[in-house]
Amino acid sequence: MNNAFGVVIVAAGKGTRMGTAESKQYLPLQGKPILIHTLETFERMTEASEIVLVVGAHDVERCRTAAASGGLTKVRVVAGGAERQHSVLAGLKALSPGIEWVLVHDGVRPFVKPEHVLACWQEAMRSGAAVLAVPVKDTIKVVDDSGIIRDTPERRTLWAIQTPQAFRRPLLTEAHEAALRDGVLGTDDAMLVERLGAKVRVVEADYTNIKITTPDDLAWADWYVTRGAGQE
Ligand SMILES: Nc1ccn([C@@H]2O[C@H](COP(=O)(O)OP(=O)(O)OP(=O)(O)O)[C@@H](O)[C@H]2O)c(=O)n1
Ligand SMILES: C[C@](O)(CO)[C@H](O)COP(=O)(O)O
Repeated sequence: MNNAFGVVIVAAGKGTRMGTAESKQYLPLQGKPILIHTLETFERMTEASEIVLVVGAHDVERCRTAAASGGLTKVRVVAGGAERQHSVLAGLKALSPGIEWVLVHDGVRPFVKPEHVLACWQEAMRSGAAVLAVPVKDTIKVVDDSGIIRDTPERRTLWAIQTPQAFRRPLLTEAHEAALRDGVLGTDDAMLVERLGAKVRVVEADYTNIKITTPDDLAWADWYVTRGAGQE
């Protein structure tokens, strides 16, 4: 089916780096949990035919209730795993059999723009796999354990990778099952697909599609939504 995609939103993390008692995906942003902002973006997109929301096992019931009361009719909620990768695989398994294209997105990236989601999916349909990304602005160094710089990679080759990450569904499932079998843990989905030798293309997005990770990200997110920029 080339006129629609399925979405896996991963939100089963503990938010250790945020350091709050409540996991960061449930913290309020302009009166609404961060995760609800993210879900609403995909719920509104006609091209997104279903959304599998992956949360911690103890959060499944409250998220089902929140999705139903918030009118999120495309959302189905399942339990995730210990690592992000395990949560993605749980989400993939829960997608309907007919879904051919899948977009994996972090629940804590609430500012992704629909036009970038579509651009990512369209590039994946052209080439098989695509991820949103932005060119790195700083000079990046490789530093060893004693704090000595060992290398300065050429900056024009460096991109900061975001989500969504879009794949033909069987390719992503194969990549995740192979990683599980081989005991490999990746920090994103593209890494696992790259391991199979498949090409993944980057699609340039914008710097506002941040992953809310630490308290300074939350302060920026509050400022961004307050000035209305998250809603355009
Ligand atoms: N076992 C896990 C770990 C992470 N995630 C999700 O993956 C996304 C990106 O992960 P990250 O920002 O690292 O979230 P946490 O793991 O919650 O944060 P931390 O590493 O600080 O604990 C988040 O939406 C998070 O909820 C998940 O679904 N399942
Ligand atoms: C998938 C990701 O958001 C791409 O930037 C990122 O790699 C997740 O990493 P984390 O270790 O879960 O923060």
